[in-house]
Parts: sequence; C-alpha cells; structure tokens
Amino acid sequence: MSAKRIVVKIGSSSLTNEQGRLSVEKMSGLVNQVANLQTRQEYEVILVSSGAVAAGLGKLGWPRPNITMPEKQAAAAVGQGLLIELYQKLFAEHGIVIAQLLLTRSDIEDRKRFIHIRNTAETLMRHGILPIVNENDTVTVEQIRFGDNDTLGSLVALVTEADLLVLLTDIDGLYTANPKTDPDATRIQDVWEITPELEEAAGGNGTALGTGGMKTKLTAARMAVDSGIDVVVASSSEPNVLSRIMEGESLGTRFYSKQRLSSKKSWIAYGTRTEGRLVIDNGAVRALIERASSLLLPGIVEVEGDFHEGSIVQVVSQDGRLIGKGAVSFSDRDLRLLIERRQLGEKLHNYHEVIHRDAMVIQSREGIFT
Ligand SMILES: Nc1ncnc2c1ncn2[C@@H]1O[C@H](COP(=O)(O)OP(=O)(O)O)[C@@H](O)[C@H]1O
Ligand SMILES: N[C@@H](CCC(=O)OP(=O)(O)O)C(=O)O
Repeated sequence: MSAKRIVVKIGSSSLTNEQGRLSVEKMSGLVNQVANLQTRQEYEVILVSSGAVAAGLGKLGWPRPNITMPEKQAAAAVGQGLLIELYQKLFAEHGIVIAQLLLTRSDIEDRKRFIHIRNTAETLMRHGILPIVNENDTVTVEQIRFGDNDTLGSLVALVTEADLLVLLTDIDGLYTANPKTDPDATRIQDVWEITPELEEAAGGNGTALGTGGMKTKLTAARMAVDSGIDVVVASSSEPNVLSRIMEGESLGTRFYSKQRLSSKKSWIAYGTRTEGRLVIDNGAVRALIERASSLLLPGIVEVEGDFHEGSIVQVVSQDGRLIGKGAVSFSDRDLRLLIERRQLGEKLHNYHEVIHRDAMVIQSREGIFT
C-alpha cells in the first residue's frame, strides 16, 4: 500500500502562549506527534504552520490590535525566522530534516508555478524531508493573499493530492454556534454535506490570534471535500490527536469527501482565478450538464473580458447562473472573430471546441464542482 499523505495545518493559537510568544511546550508536543507519523513508513506529512505574525509581535512586544499591514508584515518577517528556527531544532531531535516553503496565492494560480511547487514538495517527501508551508506574508498585498492558512492548507492538500487534511485549532471541532458566546452550542461530529445552515453556524470570528475562525475552516473544507480529500477539524491540545485520527478514532469534526476531481480540475475549480466569462445559450447549458459535452462554438452568445488561449474563464447561462469554469482554447479576440465569421455563414468545424470537457468543471445547484 502506498503511504497516506496528510496535510496538517496548525493555527496560531495552537503554537503560542498567553503572552503571544511561541510556546516551546505546545510546539514540541505537536512536533513529537508529527515526527511519530513521519517516521512510520505508511505516512507522509506536510505541515502548514501559522504563527509568524503572532511570534513576531510577541518578540517585538508590539501591541496586537490596530496594527497596520506593513507592521503586520514586518512582524511576520521577524516571526517566520523564529518559527522555523524552533521547528528545525525540535524536528532535529527526531532526526528529521525540514524545508521551508513560503507561498503566495499567485504562486498557486499560475499553472507553471503550481507544478513547480508540486514537484518540489514531491522531491522533498521522496527524501524524507518534511515540508513546512506558510504564506509569504511579507510580499503579499490584499489582492494576492490567501488571507488565512485554512485556505492555504486546503490548497496545499490539493497541490500535493493529499488523502487527508487535518486542521488543528484551539477548539475540538465545529459547533452548532460559537461555544465561546453560546453555551447551548453542541459539537457536530460528522459532516456529509456543507449546507447553508452549517455556514451560518460557522459565521463567528475566531480568536484574537487566529484569522478566520470556523468560517475559513468551512471554506477550506469545501474545497478539499470537492477534490476528494477528507477533512478533520480537531483540537491541537487533545493528547495524541494525530495518531488517534489516523487510527480512525472519531475526534473533532470530520468532513467526508464525495468524489475525487483530477488535480487539474481541482486547480480549475479552486486553485486559480478566472480571467473572463462566456455566456452560453440554453442548449449549450443542457449539453454541458446533461451530456457532459465539451463547450462548442455555436453555444456561445457573448464573450466578456481579456483573456488568452489557456486562460481559465467562467461559463455562465444567459440568466447569469455560473455553470462551470474551464481552460479556453482561444483568446477573447479570436473567439469574437470566430463567432462573427460563423454568424456570417462560414463553416468552422475545425474551431468547434472552445473548452474541452477534460479542462472544465461543472457546478451543481448545491455549489459542488464535478
Ligand atoms: N461554530 C463554531 N464552532 C467552533 N468554533 C467557532 C464557531 N464559530 C466561531 N468559532 C471560533 O473559532 C475559533 C477557532 O478559529 P481561529 O481562532 O481562527 O483558530 P486558528 O488560529 O486555529 O485558525 C474558536 O476558538 C471559536 O471561538
Ligand atoms: N501567515 C500567518 C497566518 C495567518 C492565519 O491564518 O492564522 P490562523 O488563523 O491562526 O491559522 C502567520 O503565519 O502568522
């Protein structure tokens, strides 16, 4: 049997103490657990670790609320070094070599860079080196931020085609409401479907140190389960939480995946941005949904945006519903030209396929991509 690949994301609050400094005690507990899995032949672990901003602020003694973005980025630049230094020291005690991967959203959106990240991660893992990923906070501005490491964790799981994503946090799972404000909230053990009610329950903010609370965990879970990756949200302070999850114990909240999209389709659905829109007629909508056809030239009613061959575009119906996304075979200019020439009566059989079925994902009414 091939090794199970697990992405473990650890939130800031699980790595720091009350004063906001890195907690050696908490970190060494988690490192011991990861090392335990990593040294067993049947698991490959990739760590997605937050904590740079918190560690930097703690070290510098800067106050937490009301800091500017450059101050936060400066704190991350200080903190990331401290974080990786401590990880390197703690993993070295187990004979494990670590590697640091700092990523931005645009690194994942670009197909070539996506593949470089995947190849690097594969090479590291093949050599038994543990990749530790964080957002490259110092270079990211709002437009290219993942914004939270739950999303980053999910995208890393997608890039590396992991079997499981574990989101370790300061609470033992998703509750029916934020238990810090609602004493009647109860834990949800299994999630088969991410419903609007569930999204409502996860609406509250997280801790002072964390970024997104449960909301971002749910968004991350949706991406992963659609890509065929199960997700567990669990408490980092639960003893031996990782090996117990791997042994099948029901801890925290487990989100069950339904299908496995190919890596390319997951990337189209969740990994990248769209650069334009194709509005298609009802016949084409039916062909895509009911017959799983490729998108052909005659179904296109309108072309919007600036894009080139290979760009990812949205495919929408005439009433504005998102039908899917895919890699288009022509630039917007060429597509407009072809539509015009076709309308003038030219036969364009060779140019028929605008988006090939294998390079397209279709969205169901429940929001699931297939
Ligand atoms: N429905 C909910 N169930 C559980 N926790 C919730 C819920 N809504 C909000 N939260 C908050 O989310 C917090 C965890 O998110 P966050 O602080 O971002 O953690 P991390 O730093 O680990 O990513 C919990 O401590 C809790 O206060
Ligand atoms: N890249 C940031 C992580 C931000 C973040 O998502 O934090 P968290 O909600 O604690 O996982 C850092 O290292 O501080």
